[in-house]
Amino acid sequence: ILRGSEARPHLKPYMASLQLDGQHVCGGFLIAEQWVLSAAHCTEETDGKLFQVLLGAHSLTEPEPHKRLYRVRAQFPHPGSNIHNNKDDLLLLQLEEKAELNSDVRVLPFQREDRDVAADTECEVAGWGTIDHSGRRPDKLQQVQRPVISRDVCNHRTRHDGTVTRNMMCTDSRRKDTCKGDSGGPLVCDGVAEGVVTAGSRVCGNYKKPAIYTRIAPYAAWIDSVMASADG
Ligand SMILES: O=C(O)c1[nH]c2ccc(F)cc2c1NC(=O)[C@H]1C[C@@H]1c1ccccc1
Repeated sequence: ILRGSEARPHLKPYMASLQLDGQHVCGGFLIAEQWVLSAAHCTEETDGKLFQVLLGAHSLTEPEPHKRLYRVRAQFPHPGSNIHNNKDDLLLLQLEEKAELNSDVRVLPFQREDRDVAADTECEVAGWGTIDHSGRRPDKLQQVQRPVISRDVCNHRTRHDGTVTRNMMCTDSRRKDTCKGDSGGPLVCDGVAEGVVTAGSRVCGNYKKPAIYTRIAPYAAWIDSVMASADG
């Protein structure tokens, strides 16, 4: 998160850190007791290794009362996701067991109604991604508020030039922005997860390249079917 601020500890109890060998790779969030939603691109350089999921954390390194690392039973990248574009950039992770819910670990509801969030709506995004242009990595969860911009503005020739589909949405990236390592985290508007930070490589903090999120509502049926099929 560029030019954001430290989040109030444990006030975003749905936040997850997807880790490999103890290193944060991407964000994610708890959508059900045994399920985390993130971005498919985050699995690109993991050569088949499964993530571990850190829940209940504010600091990535310090001991905290409800911080716990969960093993992942299975990962389900959306079948339409690919390395060439941001399409269907969603990843479902089934934890090896149900997360223990408490004051620091809680499920975040996601939007099921497929209707665009109005432009200028202020939404919030949080993560342990890079905090400056030298790529510094925070230890504590950061957050930032960003206004939604219309798909038409986001698709302007000088911005993303028509690549933003109906299944995506954008926020203004002038100065304050998401960045590498924030991908997979939720864009929260009025307490509901509306989008997932896309994980395709992108410049951060440049107003010419707004942040792109995968809208969740168009994928509600896919999410429900994967959770139903795998839960048995
Ligand atoms: O965050 C992303 O957009 C993104 N997209 C990817 C695609 C492949 C892939 F193998 C990884 C990623 C990845 N994450 C990262 O590189 C994470 C490792 C870097 C990082 C940044 C800040 C703080 C901690 C760690």
